[in-house]
Formats: sequence, structure tokens, C-alpha cells
Amino acid sequence: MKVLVSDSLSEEGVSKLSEHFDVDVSTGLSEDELVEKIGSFDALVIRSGTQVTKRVIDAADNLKIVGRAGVGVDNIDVDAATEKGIIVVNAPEGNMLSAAEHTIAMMMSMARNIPQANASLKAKKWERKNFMGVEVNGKTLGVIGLGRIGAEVAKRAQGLEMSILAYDPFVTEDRAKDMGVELTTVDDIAQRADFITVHTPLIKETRNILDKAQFDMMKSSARVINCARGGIINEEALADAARDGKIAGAAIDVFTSEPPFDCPFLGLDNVIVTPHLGASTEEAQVNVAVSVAEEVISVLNGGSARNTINIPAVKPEVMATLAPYIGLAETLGSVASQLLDANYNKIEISYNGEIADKDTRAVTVAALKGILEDAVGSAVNYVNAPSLAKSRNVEVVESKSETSGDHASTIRITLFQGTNTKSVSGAVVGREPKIVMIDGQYVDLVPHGFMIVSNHINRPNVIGPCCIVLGENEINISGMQVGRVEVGGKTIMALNVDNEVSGTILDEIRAIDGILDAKLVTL
Ligand SMILES: NC(=O)c1ccc[n+]([C@@H]2O[C@H](COP(=O)([O-])OP(=O)(O)OC[C@H]3O[C@@H](n4cnc5c(N)ncnc54)[C@H](O)[C@@H]3O)[C@@H](O)[C@H]2O)c1
Ligand SMILES: O=C(O)[C@H](O)COP(=O)(O)O
Repeated sequence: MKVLVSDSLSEEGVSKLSEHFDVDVSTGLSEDELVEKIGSFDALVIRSGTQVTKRVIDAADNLKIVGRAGVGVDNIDVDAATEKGIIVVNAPEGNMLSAAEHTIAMMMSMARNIPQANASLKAKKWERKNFMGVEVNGKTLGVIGLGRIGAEVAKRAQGLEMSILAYDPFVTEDRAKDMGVELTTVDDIAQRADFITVHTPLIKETRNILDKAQFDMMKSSARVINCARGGIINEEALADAARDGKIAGAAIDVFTSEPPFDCPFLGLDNVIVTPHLGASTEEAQVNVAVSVAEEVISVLNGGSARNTINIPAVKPEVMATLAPYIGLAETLGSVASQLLDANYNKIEISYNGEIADKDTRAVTVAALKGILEDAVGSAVNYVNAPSLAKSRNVEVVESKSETSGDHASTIRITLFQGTNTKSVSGAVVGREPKIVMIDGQYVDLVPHGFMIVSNHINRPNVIGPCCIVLGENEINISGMQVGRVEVGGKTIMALNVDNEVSGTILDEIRAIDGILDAKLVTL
């Protein structure tokens, strides 16, 4: 298999990949060059320098995984990758300490005018009075985005005796209290903080989170820092505020367009800048390169990935419990879709019993894959199953209940086509999948190989002729289940058979008096 590395990646990552694959390191490619080249590659490894656009994804006929050796994936068209079934992974932890340390370094450099003073002295000037700074001790730092990096910055700033205000809609009061942080709003931070630093992803909710309105509220002594992503702070508004003395200064590592040679604040003395260096340490680069290399090796060898962006990631300890249910759900989905001829417009996946407490998103994706495979074939995978269901206007509903009958946990998949439904329930028995109910009738079926599932009238001389048809055609029956209903009622029969059953033989079975329908399910 072939891996393209299109941004500079630490040697540790490249050599790890080279142990398994043919690795091509080609940095600085234009979009056109990448479109031209990508077709034969199975994996693409990037940092922030490569734009993985829809055009690139469309041209990537063999691509299985895009690995981002770093955190931000805003340079990847993740939706396009998802629709094409390409896994996107990042390395969310490897550079967080470096980014946090860079933020603190930028704050201190700005507080003491170090870049300006350095440039002045090297120009043979001795201008001590021009570079009067401020202490950070006792000052207030506002942190917008209290995730991995924001939390590390807050911890370090507390070590510098700063008090912390934070805004993050996904952080609870309890967690903030544990961290010794006061949760508040963006506007309150703008009004009260001496230093403000942003650590969110760049998404529509965070674009321009600091804009003219917030700069107008700030103290004239306020200083802002962006070591997250260009665009979280409005660059025009920042330039105006810094130029007009509405704020004392800014320290910026990231830009809306990189390199940022047309950026409006690049020429301002009170704005210090670095060329996207937050993750540029020896330690961080080894960490992220090795992490992404391991993900690519695992995925290309048929395994799973830990840090997936576009499929639900499951923690290893949870996976130990969920793994058999993932297989079960996929099998139940496949059985249900093979039993329902009509196109379904709604899928309900019900989790009953102990499994209802768990994070079942990965199990639902597996169920959807199993269901859609019948219609879509091998083009469906764990990445694109939900988006394929959506693009086919199929409604997907999950339901959960604590009761599950005879088993600790059961999963029921129901397909709806108007009033016509088909439901199949299963359980894990001793880590093996079992089908325990079809259309409300109890069965006890090991789902594998070939199965004939039929409905018939519960009366003498129906099952026998069925077996004779199979016997006469040299088809061995290895398992048989018949639903229990009163004599004369409609019941189900499920047969495990050792060979494929042709349409002609199925027609012979369907023609038997008392048989209402018969389907072959192939797993
Ligand atoms: N300069 C660099 O070289 C460098 C290095 C690493 C990471 N980064 C960037 O730093 C940023 C933070 O990375 P991280 O690893 O801490 O990510 P993270 O996912 O751990 O944290 C992001 C935080 O932002 C919060 N958030 C989401 N929406 C929000 C909103 N509307 N308002 C406020 N908070 C919101 C989330 O709840 C989360 O706590 C990312 O943009 C990443 O790309 C930059
Ligand atoms: O999101 C990140 O991880 C950082 O912005 C680092 O980007 P880089 O890998 O291009 O240094």
C-alpha cells in the first residue's frame, strides 16, 4: 500500500510508516498537483500546510484514511471525506503542551516587549524607556475554550499567580470549580480581563468570537492572544483596536490565510507574531507523527483508529464490552434488510437492558452498515453509513429501554416501509451473536452462512414437504427453528442450511401448500 506525506513530518513517523508501506514524502504540492497525484495512494498524512479540498477527495480513488499530525482539521473537507467513506484521524494530545507553552511564551513576550526590544538592540539602539512592560502576577486571564490546551494554559497561568475567567459552553460548573476557574460570558471576559487567550476550534460558532463589539468593551490595557486558529479573532477588528490604542497589544501565532503577508496588523509595533509555531517543538512533532503513523498502520491493516473525527470513537475499556454488540448489530441489520424486499424509509434501532446505558453510537453505525450493504454493496463502510442513510432520506431513530426479557441486553432493528415493517432482535450469548426474535416471534438462531426464513400456517404437512424439497436438492439442514403459535396460526420457520439455495428451489418451497413466503438470507 502507498502513503503520501504532504507536509513536513518528523522522521520517527516517516520511518514507522516505511516499515509497512511504500511512503512518498512530497511537501509543498499545489492543489492541482495533489489532485494529480493522490489517485494511487491509500493514505494521506498532513499537517496544517495541505488543503484537503473536495477536489482532492474526489480524485482520491484509493484513499482510506487522512491522518492529521496535529489537532486542527479545518484544512480538511471532512464532509467530503465522510461521504466517500474515508476515515479522518488527528493526533489531539501530542502537541497540546507545546501549544500551551507557546501561549504562555507569547503572553510573557508581549507583557515585556521582548520581540521589539530584541529587534531594537540588534539594530544597535539602547531604548530602555520604550520597552516598559507589565507584570502578569495578580492579573486576570480570560480563557475562551477550556479544552485540552485552554486547561493547560489556565493551569500554567495560575502558577504565575493569575486568576482565570473562562468561557466554554461545554464545561460544567463542577469542572470549572475543580480547576479553580470562574465560568462567565465572552463579553464579561472582554470587560474584566487583562489578558485574553482563545483556544477553541474554528467553527461557525467561534468565528469572530472576539470582534469589534468585544474590543470596544476591553480595557485599554488589555492584551489578546491567538495561538488557536486564524479567524477566531476578527483580524480587521484586532488591527483597528491595536492601531487606535483601544487595547495595549496582541500576540498572534495563527492567521486566516497563511503565510499572512497581507494581514492588516503585521506592521503594527504593539502586535507580536510568530509563523504558526505553537506545535513546533521536537517533542510535539515526534508525538503527533508517531501517533498518526500508528493510526494509519492500524487502519490500512484492517484495524480501528483511536482518534477518529468522522466515526464515533470508542474508548478501549468500553470497546471490550461493546465489540460483540457491534458485530451483532451489523448482522441483524443485514438480516432485516434481506427479509424486507420493499425499500424502507425509516430504521429504528432499539437498545434494551444493560446496553441501553452505554454509548451506543458505534453500534448504531454498525447496524446502518449492515442494513445498507444489501442495497449499496461494498461502497458502504463505518464512516459513510450514516451519511448514506441521510442522503437516501431514510429516517434513523434510536430508542433505549432498561428491560430486555430473558437476556442481559438485546438489540432490535425494525425497518419501516409505510405500515409494512420487519423487525429482527438479537442478543450476545457467551460472546456469540444469536437471533432471538423475528417479527415478534421467538427463535434461537445462530446467524451465519445461509438461512431460509419463511412464514407458514401452523398445521401438519407443511414443514415435512419443505425438508423433502431441500433433501431432494442435496441441501443439508444444519439447524431448524419454528415459532410457537396455536394450531392454524401464522408462524415462522428459520433453517440454517449448508449450501446456497437457488431461486428455483425457493420457488418450490413457496409453492408448498401452507407456506406463505420464503426468503434466503446470506451472511
Ligand atoms: N498554534 C498551534 O500550532 C496549535 C497547536 C495545537 C492546537 N491548536 C489549535 O488550538 C485549538 C484548541 O485545541 P485543543 O486541543 O485544546 O482542542 P479541544 O477540542 O481539546 O478544546 C476546544 C475547546 O473549545 C470548546 N468550544 C467549542 N465550541 C466553543 C464555543 N462556541 N465557545 C467556547 N468554547 C468552545 C470545547 O468545548 C473545548 O473545550 C484548536 O483550534 C487547535 O487547532 C493550535
Ligand atoms: O492544529 C494543530 O495541531 C496546530 O495548528 C499545529 O499545526 P502544524 O502541524 O501545521 O504545526
